[in-house]
Amino acid sequence: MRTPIIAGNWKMFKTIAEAKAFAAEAKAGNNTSGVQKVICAPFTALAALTEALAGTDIAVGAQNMHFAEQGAYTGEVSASMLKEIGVEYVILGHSERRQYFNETDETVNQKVVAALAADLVPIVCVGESLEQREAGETANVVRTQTEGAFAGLTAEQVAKAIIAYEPIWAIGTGKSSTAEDANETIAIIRSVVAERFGQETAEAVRIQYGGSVKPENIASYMAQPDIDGALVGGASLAADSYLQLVAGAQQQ
Ligand SMILES: O=C(CO)COP(=O)(O)O
Repeated sequence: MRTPIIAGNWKMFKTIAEAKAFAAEAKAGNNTSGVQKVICAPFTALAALTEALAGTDIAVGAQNMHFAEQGAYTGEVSASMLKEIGVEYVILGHSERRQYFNETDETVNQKVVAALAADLVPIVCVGESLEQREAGETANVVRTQTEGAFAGLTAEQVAKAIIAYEPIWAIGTGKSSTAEDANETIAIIRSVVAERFGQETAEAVRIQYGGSVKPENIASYMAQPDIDGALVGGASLAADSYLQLVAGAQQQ
């Protein structure tokens, strides 16, 4: 049995004060067990958030990092810097980073290697655009992205990672994928992991769905056999909504 994981991706939202207010509310209402909880916040709020959530089962994640350990990379942050302030997860290869910041399968791969070396859990995002879906390329796109992200890794390393399948057309649009369609693509991703890293790894790796997930639809995704949780943008910004998502993931 894979433990479900609900990760919030705050994107470029929340000041330190707002993050602390969320943490206080989430701590007070956090009474769900059996679900892994992660909040991925902007860099500036990470230290305050790890401090505010210390002693709880809500972990903190970043939304990006550089692959080098240190160096002349103005504006960048390394895995060990995140680790030092108590961060445990890092989102890598989100479609917004691929689209606006030139993230490629190669840089995602370098970042996955660096994250694992620093003992951070990478949440690796894959997913097709509307154009690619309509052209029937979904399976090829997620295959290439998955193979690219994990190139050169061992089965043991891959088993530690989380994959998030986020169809780009479903992100922030209110147009979520049907649970059945999401499960079908996630099953393809799992079969790619099986081909490359073996059946045992494919059965161990957690694969989330992301794209307009809300408290009202979380249960339908969690009811699918291959969906192990969700990576949630908008509906993770309010503590009560985030906790409802977590509760929805526990029901199954
Ligand atoms: O991009 C996402 C999470 O990484 C999804 O965002 P929404 O949940 O706001 O659609």
